[in-house]
Amino acid sequence: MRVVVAADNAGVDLKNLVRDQLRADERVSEVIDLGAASVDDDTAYPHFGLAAAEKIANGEADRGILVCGTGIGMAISANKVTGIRATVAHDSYSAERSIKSNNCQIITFGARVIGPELAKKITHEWIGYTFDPTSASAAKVARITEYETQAAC
Ligand SMILES: O=C(CO)[C@H](O)COP(=O)(O)O
Repeated sequence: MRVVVAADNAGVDLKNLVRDQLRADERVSEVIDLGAASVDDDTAYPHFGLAAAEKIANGEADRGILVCGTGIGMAISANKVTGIRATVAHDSYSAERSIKSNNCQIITFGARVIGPELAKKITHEWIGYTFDPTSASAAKVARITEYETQAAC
């Protein structure tokens, strides 16, 4: 699995922790870090969120973890990219369902909301989940994709 990570300056320290954990995880073949590189980079969160989501939409990554102050701005930004499903996930159950129910490619964390150990635990668990395209959830997700496709015409 190829995972893209990104954060604004509010989330850079947590992003780096998660990135390093992912790099040590044998289930992850590649980790793409789009920045920010340091807290001194004041590039606003949509630039990172959109760029990361485009990596997935373009097929250059499979999943993403995005971090800002709350996780909300990153989720909103990523969801603007066609085909992307992103959500804040600050608990284990939501992270699990974001894959199994919603086939989300991206979860987001708020560095001002979640502690580093919980974020790392959720990340570890999240890597292990897969969406079942034969599940009852598949038709529900397909309806979202159908709407998105029609809206683009
Ligand atoms: O959390 C953020 C966006 O959701 C971001 O890190 C801070 O945004 P701001 O409150 O607009 O500065």
